[in-house]
Amino acid sequence: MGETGRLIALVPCAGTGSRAGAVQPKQYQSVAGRPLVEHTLAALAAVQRIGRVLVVVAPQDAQLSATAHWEVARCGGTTRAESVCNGLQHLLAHGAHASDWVLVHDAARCLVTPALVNALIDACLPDAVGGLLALPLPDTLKVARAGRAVQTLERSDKWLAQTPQMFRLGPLLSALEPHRAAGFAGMTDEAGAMELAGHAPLLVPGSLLNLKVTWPQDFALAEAILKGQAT
Ligand SMILES: Nc1ccn([C@@H]2O[C@H](COP(=O)(O)OP(=O)(O)OP(=O)(O)O)[C@@H](O)[C@H]2O)c(=O)n1
Ligand SMILES: C[C@](O)(CO)[C@H](O)COP(=O)(O)O
Repeated sequence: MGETGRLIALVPCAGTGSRAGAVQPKQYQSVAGRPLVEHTLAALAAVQRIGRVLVVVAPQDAQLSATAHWEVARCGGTTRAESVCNGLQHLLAHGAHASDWVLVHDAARCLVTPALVNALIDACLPDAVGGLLALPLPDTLKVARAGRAVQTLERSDKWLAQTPQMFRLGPLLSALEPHRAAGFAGMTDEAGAMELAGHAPLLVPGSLLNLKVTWPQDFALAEAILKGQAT
């Protein structure tokens, strides 16, 4: 792809899944017959334009090994942003270029489809900045105090961020790295770092089904959707 930059997927997979209440990190919990992260990686592997997949796991994590379809880097950090930033550094040190496009995708979003990833790529490749899958808010948005609604917010300009989030490696690393000293406080996604660096990422419509397994009940939901997709 030369000047236009290659496409690389970076999968942060070093979380503990504290909200999911499972006995092991949620990305390794069995869902529809295989570890959750393997569904994620199978979807990314089916996107022909992605030439390389790097999974970032925790330093002591021996649960995931490299295959012909993905590499593993044991450089996960204490926050998602640190894991991503370390993964970007790893890529730069191992053959990637600053001009390459990186699609950062949560291991925990195992319901992503090749069609969604391709839609993001199609929208972002011609763009100077890059962007993310996201959804307009389907519900009324409340401000809460002590368990009571105290205000209803205008929601027409609010979107729910999903992943993948697609940016060029160099600008993304430059946007994230300055936040390392502060422990990446408030850096919950790549687009947020790009916004603070003065960019306006493209919002590309995602899907309600591209949920992030976060809470205990999400495992059953993900399993039902995966089984539905298989039929
Ligand atoms: N230090 C971390 C924290 C999170 N992640 C990854 O980032 C993705 C999204 O994060 P989240 O859903 O918050 O995962 P956890 O941090 O594992 O969950 P929790 O916040 O409930 O502990 C997951 O694939 C997770 O493995 C990571 O690579 N490194
Ligand atoms: C990146 C993300 O998936 C966008 O919605 C999300 O922010 C990551 O999860 P967290 O719970 O905010 O860590």
